[in-house]
Amino acid sequence: MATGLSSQFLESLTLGQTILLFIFFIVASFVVDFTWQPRYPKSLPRLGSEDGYLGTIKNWFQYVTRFNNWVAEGTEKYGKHGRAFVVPAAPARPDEIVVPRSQTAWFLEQPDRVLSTKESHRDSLFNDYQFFGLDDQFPIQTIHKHLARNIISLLPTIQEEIHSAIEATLANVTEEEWTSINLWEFFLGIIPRITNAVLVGAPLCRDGEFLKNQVAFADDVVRNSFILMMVPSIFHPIVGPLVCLSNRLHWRKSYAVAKPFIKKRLDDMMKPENSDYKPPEDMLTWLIRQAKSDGLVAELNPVMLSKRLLPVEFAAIHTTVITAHSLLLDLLSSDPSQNCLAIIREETSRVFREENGNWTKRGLTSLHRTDSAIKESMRLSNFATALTHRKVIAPDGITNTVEGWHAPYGASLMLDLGNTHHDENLYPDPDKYDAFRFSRVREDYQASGGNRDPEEAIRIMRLGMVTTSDSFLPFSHGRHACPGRFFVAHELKMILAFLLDNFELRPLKERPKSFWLGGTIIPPVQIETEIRRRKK
Ligand code: HEM
Repeated sequence: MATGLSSQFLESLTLGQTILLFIFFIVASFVVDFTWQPRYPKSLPRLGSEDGYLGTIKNWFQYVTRFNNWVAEGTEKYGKHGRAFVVPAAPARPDEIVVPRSQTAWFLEQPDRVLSTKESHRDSLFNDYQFFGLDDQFPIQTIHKHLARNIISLLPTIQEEIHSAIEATLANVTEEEWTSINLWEFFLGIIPRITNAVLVGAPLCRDGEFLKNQVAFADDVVRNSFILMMVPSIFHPIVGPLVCLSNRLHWRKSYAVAKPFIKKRLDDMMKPENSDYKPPEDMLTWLIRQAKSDGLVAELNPVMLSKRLLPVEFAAIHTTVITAHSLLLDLLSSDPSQNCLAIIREETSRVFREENGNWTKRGLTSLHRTDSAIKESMRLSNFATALTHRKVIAPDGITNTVEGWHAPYGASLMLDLGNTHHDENLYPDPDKYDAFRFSRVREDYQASGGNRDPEEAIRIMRLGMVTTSDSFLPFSHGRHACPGRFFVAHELKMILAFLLDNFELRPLKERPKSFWLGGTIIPPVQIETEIRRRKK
C-alpha cells in the first residue's frame, strides 16, 4: 500500500518538481549536518563567513580553495598573539579550533580520554568504511613498541632493499645518455618496496601485484576521505560502503598474494615444536608476537593480519613518497651557489667508505648536512596545513586553562604546522630552501670549541630531523609523534647516498609549484628530470 502510494507520488512529479525536490533534499541534509556539528563559544574568533546557515554553506564551498589561507590569516591575527581561533571545515567535519603554538604544551599534555588521536583518525579517515570498521590501535601500538627497538638490526635489510629497488627502477639508465625519469613514479617505484621490507619482509616486499594493490589502497583512503568529508554525514551509510568498494577490492587483491606468506609465518611461529624458530624481524612477526603475548586469539589468522597491515601501509607509503619527492624537487631547484648535491654526495660517500660499505646507526646519524637538507625540505615543503588533530571525547568537553574557552564533545582541535614552519621569527628567511640551515648551527658550535653553556649544547644536539618540537611538526609532537620517523630518516639518507653516488641528476630551472586542496597539497606529479649513470 505504502509502496503503491509512493510510486504514484513519484510518477505524478514533473521534471521541475523532481529537481526542486532533489535540491530541497540536498539542502535539508546539509542543514542536518550543520545542526549535528559541535557549537563553539562566540568568544573564539572565526575565519571565513559569519556563523549561521548561509555563512556555513558559503564556507563549505570555499573550504577546498581557502582553508590554507584561513589558517594563515588566523595565525597572523590571533595565533601569533597566543589566541586560539576557529576555521571552517568541510561539510561533514566539525570546524577546527586552531590552538596557538604558545599553547602546544597544554594541547599535548591532555590525556587520550579527553583529546583523542584515535577518534580523530577514525572520524577524519572514516575508518568504519575505509578500514572495514577495524580500530587502528593494535597495529599502531605494535609499531610504537617494536619498530624503533629493531631498527638497528634492520639496517642491512633496508640498505639492501634500497640498492636493489633503485637499480631495478633505473635499470635502463646508462652512462652514455641522459634518460628522462618522472620523479613521482621513481619514488612510487622504490618506497613501497623499501617500506614493505620492514612490514612484511622479502620476497613479498618485492611482489609487484602486492605492492600495486597496497598503493592503490592508500590512494583509495586519501580520495575517499576527501569525498566523504564533502558529502553530508546523513548520506554516509549509503555513500561510504559504495565508494569504499575500491578499498575492499584492493585489499582482496593484495591478500590473494600475501595469504600463503602470512599463513606460513603464522604456522612457523605458532607450532609448539618450532620453539627454536627465529622469524624475520618485520611488522608481520611483531603483530603475531604481540597477539600471542596479549592472548588476542582473534588476531591470529591471515585475514586479520593482512587487514592489520593496512593502517600502517597507509601511514607509511604516501607520507614518505611525498617527502622524498619534495626533497628532490627542493634539492634540484636549489640555488646553484649552495652546491647542495655535491656537498651531500661528499658527506654520504665519505662516511659510507668509512663504514666499509655497510651503513650503521652511527654512520647515518653522523650525516649532519644530509640530515639538515632533509629536515629543511620537510620544514619548507610541508604537504599539509596540519598533521596534529585531536577530537574532544570527554563527555563534558574541555576547558582551555590559558584563555578560558570551552570546547564541547566532538570538537576538533589542531596545531598549525604550515605557518609555524614559515614563521620568520622561528626561521629567518622562511621561504628559502636553505639546505644547511640546521647543520651550519652545529658546525659553528663545533668550530667555536663546543664548550659554551650546556643548554646550548642540548639545543644543538636536538637539531636533527627526528627531534620533534613545537616549531618542527612534520612528524607531529608528543606521545603520538610518528613512530616511523627513525626509519624514515635512515631510509631517506641511504636513498640520497646511493642515488648521488651512482647517478647524476640534471637540476631544475625552478621549484615546481604544488597546489592546495583543502588542507593538503597535490604534488606536481608530472615533473621529470634527466638522469645519467655516473662514470666510476
Ligand atoms: C616522511 C614520512 C612520514 C611522515 C611525514 C609521517 C608523519 C606522521 C605524523 C604527522 C603522525 C601523527 C599523526 C597524528 O597525530 O594524527 C604520524 C603517525 C604515525 N606514523 Fe608516521 N609519518 C611518516 C612515515 C611513517 C612510516 C614509514 C611509518 C611506519 C613504518 C609510520 C607510522 C606511523 C604510525 C603507526 C603513526 C600513528 C602514531 C599514533 O597515533 O600514536 N609513519 N606520522
